Amino acid sequence: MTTKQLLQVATAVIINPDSPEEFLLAKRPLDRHLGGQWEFAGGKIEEGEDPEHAIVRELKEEFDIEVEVINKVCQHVYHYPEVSLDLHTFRVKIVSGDIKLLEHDAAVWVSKNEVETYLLASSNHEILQHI
Ligand SMILES: Nc1nc2c([nH]c(=O)n2[C@H]2C[C@H](O)[C@@H](COP(=O)(O)OP(=O)(O)OP(=O)(O)O)O2)c(=O)[nH]1
Repeated sequence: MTTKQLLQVATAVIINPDSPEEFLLAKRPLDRHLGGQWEFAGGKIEEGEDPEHAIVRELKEEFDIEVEVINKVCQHVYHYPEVSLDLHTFRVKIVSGDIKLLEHDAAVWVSKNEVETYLLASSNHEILQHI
């Protein structure tokens, strides 16, 4: 029997600077795992990396923005058939830069009520309970 890897992932609830009840959803490219689904931006935590550092790094890479972590929203484990994830989610605010889509197909600001109109990665439903 093989033991499935538990992948460490950092994700962000990015607050809309112009409308603080809204946050960012980003659409994963079609050729990636969960392609075409909407996510909280972020990515894999590197070996030995602090999760807060990882989310700051990922958002710079994905959108060319500088962010500051406001607080930790939650941490939860989610099992897909192909991979298990340990998701660390942070609420962040943008301190500089305008969002450029360097790795995603699209991004939208949504309020919690609007999220259900997007096909969200199933691991992310737990996060919604904490926003
Ligand atoms: N970034 C992100 N990944 C998520 C979310 N929900 C969810 O199940 N995932 C999954 C998709 C991937 O299997 C894994 C994160 O991988 P990723 O592809 O975003 O990571 P990465 O940017 O470091 O990509 P890579 O180029 O190193 O492969 O977590 C989410 O809200 N945000």
